[in-house]
Parts: sequence; C-alpha cells; structure tokens
Amino acid sequence: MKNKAAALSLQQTCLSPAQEKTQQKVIALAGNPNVGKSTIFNALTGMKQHTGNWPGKTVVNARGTCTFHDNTYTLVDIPGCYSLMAHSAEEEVARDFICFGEPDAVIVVCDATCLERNLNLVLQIMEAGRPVLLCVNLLDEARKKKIQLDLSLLSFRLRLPVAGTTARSSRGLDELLDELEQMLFSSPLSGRSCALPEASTPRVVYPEYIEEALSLLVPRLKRICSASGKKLPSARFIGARLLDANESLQASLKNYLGFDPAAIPEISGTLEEIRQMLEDRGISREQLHDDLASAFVRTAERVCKGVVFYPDEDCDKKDRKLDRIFTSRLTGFPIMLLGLLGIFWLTITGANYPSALLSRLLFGLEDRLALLFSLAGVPAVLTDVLLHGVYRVMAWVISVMLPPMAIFFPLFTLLEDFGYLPRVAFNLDRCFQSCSACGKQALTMCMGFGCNAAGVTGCRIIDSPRERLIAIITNNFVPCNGRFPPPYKGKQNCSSALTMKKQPN
Ligand SMILES: Nc1nc2c(ncn2[C@@H]2O[C@H](COP(=O)(O)OP(=O)(O)OP(=O)(O)O)[C@@H](O)[C@H]2O)c(=O)[nH]1
Ligand SMILES: [Mg+2]
Repeated sequence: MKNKAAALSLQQTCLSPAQEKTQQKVIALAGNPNVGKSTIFNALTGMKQHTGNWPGKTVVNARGTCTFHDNTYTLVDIPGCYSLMAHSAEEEVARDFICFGEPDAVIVVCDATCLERNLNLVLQIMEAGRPVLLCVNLLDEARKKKIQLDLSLLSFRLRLPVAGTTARSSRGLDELLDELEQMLFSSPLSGRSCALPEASTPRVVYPEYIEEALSLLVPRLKRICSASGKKLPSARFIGARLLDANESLQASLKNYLGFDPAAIPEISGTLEEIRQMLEDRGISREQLHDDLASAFVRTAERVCKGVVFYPDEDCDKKDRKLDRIFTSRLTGFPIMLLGLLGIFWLTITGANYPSALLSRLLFGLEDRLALLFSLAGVPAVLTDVLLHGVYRVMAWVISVMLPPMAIFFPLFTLLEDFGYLPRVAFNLDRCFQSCSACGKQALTMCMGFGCNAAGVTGCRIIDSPRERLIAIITNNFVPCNGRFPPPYKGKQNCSSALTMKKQPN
C-alpha cells in the first residue's frame, strides 16, 4: 500500500487519556478476537503485531501511525473483545480504551462470515457514543463460503460508514481510509459525519421496564457527567451499565472522572428507587442482566435480515467436519499425537544435518582463526577469552539452536495458520483443567519446545493470573530445542548444547 508510514512506537496503553493525544486523530481498531485487527493495523502502519489463526493474541494496546492523503492518524490496535461488558483482563483493556481512551473514532472490524454475532459489539460501541466506522473483513472467506453481503443496506440500517476489506491481501484498505477521512473531516451537513448525536443514533431498544428505569436515571447522569468536561461515553450507556451493576466499568469510570457517579446521593437514590421498583415487579438481577444483553443480540438479528444471505446452508460443513476429525475422542488425540511427534521428529532429525554443517563450518573457522591469532602474536589469554570462549560459545549456540528453531517455528506457524492450534488447546483443555491449569497452556508449552523464552512470553494469552503463573513456571520444565536430551537427537552427535563437543578435524 502506498499510504503506509513508518511506525513510531509500541506501547502499552490501558487507560489512555487526553494527555497522550497529539494533533493526530486517534483511531482505535476494535472487534471480536481473530477478525484481522492486527493484520489491518500491520498493513496500515508497517508494524509487526503478532497475527495468527486463534483468538486472544493481542493482549495490550499497540500504537502506530499511518498517513493517508496528508492526514496522519495514530492507530491503536486493541485486544479482541466480544462485548464491552468485559469478562477478562484483555476485554477490560479494550473497553477502557474505547470508553475512556478518548479515541476520535473506532474502526470496528467484523468477520464477514459471522457478521450477526460481530454486530453485538458494534451496537454496544455505538451505544457508548463513539464514532464508528464499520470494517467488514475476511470478505474472501465469505466469498469462499458463498455468503453474500449487502454492505450498502448494512450502512443504511446502522447509519454508519461501512467498508469491506480482505486485510490478508491488503484489499479494500484504501477505501477504508477514504471512509475514515470522510467520516472525520467532512462536514456534518454532508451526511457522512461520524459524530452521531445521541438522539439520532440507532438505539438498541431495551424491554419496557429497563427503558422506564433509564428514563429516570439518564437525565440525572447527563447533568452530573456533563459537569466533568470529559469526553464520556453516552449517559444511556453508563446508565445501563450502572443498572447492571457492572463493577469493573464503574471502577474505570471512577478512575477516569475522579469521582464515582454511583456514589452521588442523587444517583444512588435513583438506583435504589429502581431496584425497589424491579423487586416489586418480581424482576431479578439475573433477568435484568439477561435482558440488557439480549437487546443487542435481537437488534443485531434484525439489522442482519436481508443484509446477509447464506445460499449454501452448509457453508460451514467443511469446518465442522474438520472439527469432528481433529477434536473427537476417537480421532482427535491420535492425530494430535502423531502430528506433534511428526513435528518433533522433523525438527530433531532434520536439524541434525544443518547443525552438522554449521558446526563443521564454524569450528573449522575457529581453527583458522587460532592460527591467525598465533601468527599475529595475540597473547594466549586474549586468544582463550575471545576465541575459545566467546567465539566457541557463539558457534555452539548457533549450530545447535538455529537449525531446530528454523524448522520448528515455521512448522508451528503453519499449524497456527491452518487453525489446528486452537483444536489442540481444545483437546487438551480437560487434561490441563484436571491439573488446575488452562487449556491454552498447550500452546505455550508447544512453543516452549522451540524456545522457553518464547513460551514464557506467550503465557500472556492466559487470562487468569493463577493459571498464567502455573504456565510460566512449568514452561521451564519443557526441554527447549537446545536441551533436547541426547538419545532423541538421532545418530549425528552435534546436537545438545550440554553434550556437544568441539568436532575433531
Ligand atoms: N483469509 C483471510 N484471512 C485473514 C484476513 N485478515 C486476517 N486474516 C487472518 O486471520 C487471522 C487473525 O488475524 P489477526 O490480525 O491476528 O486477528 P486479530 O483480530 O488481531 O486477533 P486477536 O488479536 O487475537 O483479537 C490471521 O491468521 C490472519 O492472517 C482476511 O481478510 N482474509
Ligand atoms: Mg490482534
């Protein structure tokens, strides 16, 4: 793409308030996990955020810049989330940035193959009052499955700009930036303004009793919050979350405003009044919670009618069949064991040949360097330190560790891209759970076979701090390729860093 600029920085931004803002417009890239946010981010900024075919790779916000038609944007790739009612640490990071990070706009990336499910989040972000540009990605996958989409109708129904993309091949990204530009810089009269006033936003309509409660709460919240002078999510959104007693959002709101609106007598009194009203009508907190959530689902269903066509009823048939083969008890485990053993065999046996070659080359060079050092009259102590110390260790590390890594990680990436790794995690989830660990640990352990450092870093994908700690500690017991035990290293004897000797000439 012609319009990419170099990326500047990659940094964690949890609550990222106004002080971080520059003249550049700050654009958040939000969406469900695994819909291609980081792929779009990388294509637009030239950065290298981790992408792969399983959900939950991005766990902290990443920033980069992108220039298009002389406008420079700061793009923020945020972790995938299914909803703004955060259930995990990553979802909280995403929700906090959308609600309190003061982005100028949010590009919500959706998966074209399951648009209806993705619209849930779109509607929530719209309710939060953030300017939204909808990016329907994975159009190539939708085409493969013969799913037809009417994006103009979708745009009309949601009253949002919509762009279709295939991020993997950078298709549609210029159009996406065009839409963004129009949305941010065209006048409200042109009809493309993103900052929809609250009243004109296509609202998600809640059941009558919730609307009644909100009509009591929202005007009071508006009065209190408007005094804060901050770019808050809409009062309706905050009101609905206060009704739902969403503690984590309340804590972030308090952090952002500097005071807790729910602790102000006017609001706490109204909440109490509403609670009493619900109790009198026999409405439980669970029902309230379900009704608040299902309003989005119902609206998404309504919006999608006539927008998405599945001419082939069994468009997911192939995926389901593969799921059955790779995760059933009968075939899932044998295939998984054979596959993983195959990879280890290829890594270990295959690495012996380049290892032997590299070690012959590097140690041969050492002998020649030793000759050169002695001819040059280099003191013995210096030769020992530089040549028999630094150089020899480097030669060992390169010849032992580089070849298996060069084989293992590409194979691992292939498994990731084929979508097999989440199936491994699924297969092993029960085993890991019976040890009070998390199924995702299967992925970090596999990675640990390539390199423990990568495995430990990868443990960021595990939500629960306790399970993450277990994964980090136990990863050290996974023999990484530099520590594969000698009996398994094949006949060639140039392998483990622990056992390797200098090759005789
Ligand atoms: N076929 C196809 N694959 C895509 C497209 N966009 C992204 N992908 C692939 O989808 C997978 C997920 O992409 P990511 O960019 O990592 O998704 P993400 O939304 O950042 O995922 P999380 O950070 O886990 O939430 C990767 O394997 C991408 O190569 C696309 O347009 N078409
Ligand atoms: Mg990502």
